[in-house]
Amino acid sequence: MTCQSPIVVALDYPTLDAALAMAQRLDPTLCRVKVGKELFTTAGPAILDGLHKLGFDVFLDLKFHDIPNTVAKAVEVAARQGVWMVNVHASGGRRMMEASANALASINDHNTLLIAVTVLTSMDQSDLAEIGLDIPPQEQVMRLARLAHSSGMHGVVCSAQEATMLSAALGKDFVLVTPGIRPAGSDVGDQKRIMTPTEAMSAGSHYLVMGRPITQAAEPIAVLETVNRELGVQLV
Ligand SMILES: O=c1ccn([C@@H]2O[C@H](COP(=O)(O)O)[C@@H](O)[C@H]2O)c(=O)[nH]1
Repeated sequence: MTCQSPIVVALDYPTLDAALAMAQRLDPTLCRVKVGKELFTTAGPAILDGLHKLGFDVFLDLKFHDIPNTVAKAVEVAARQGVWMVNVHASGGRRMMEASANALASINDHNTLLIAVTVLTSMDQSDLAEIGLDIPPQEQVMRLARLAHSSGMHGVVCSAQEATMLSAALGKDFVLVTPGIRPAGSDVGDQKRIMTPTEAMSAGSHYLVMGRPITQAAEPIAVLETVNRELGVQLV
């Protein structure tokens, strides 16, 4: 059954067993899941098989950034493993993104979404200034999102704070995946550009990435149900 919820739970765990134990406490009709660098480095492709067997759509969040050939091959291998979504860094440039999009298009029957990271949600203007970009994050996000759009990406990773601006400029079908989601009152941690789930959806986000507010809760499924209910998602 297709998941109706926009929530993607970040399974940031140090072992395959810990990640699968959390996944078993969730429900594939109430969320998708995300495998990032920590989990994939420890568990490898076996974690993708395990999560697929449990019925989850999987976002492989490895944020590829390398020369065009290397990234295109990595994207192709990810798609062949049946992931629902995979990503690259938009700052890798047009040729890298176009090569990735072409690699994906060359696979028969693929329907993997290919998106590009703009500016990490953990960064604000002072962080950008330190890497030589003394401009507001929104300006850099817009520049990279336009580049991603014209390079054949299905969408971008950005903060929900930029969602309204991006859907006005690039259209409502351009997929906006937004981490840095924090229900009111929850711990912000290392995130800088945040929004609540309801604000993010109103701003035009398509998918909300939530890690610690769900995985570190005493009852992760209760948080998931509450947020879905607040967003008006039909609970089966
Ligand atoms: O700009 C970005 C890109 C990716 N992430 C990832 O999303 C989750 C967020 O987890 P929380 O615990 O909800 O902060 C995490 O896996 C990041 O690697 C991001 O936060 N920002």
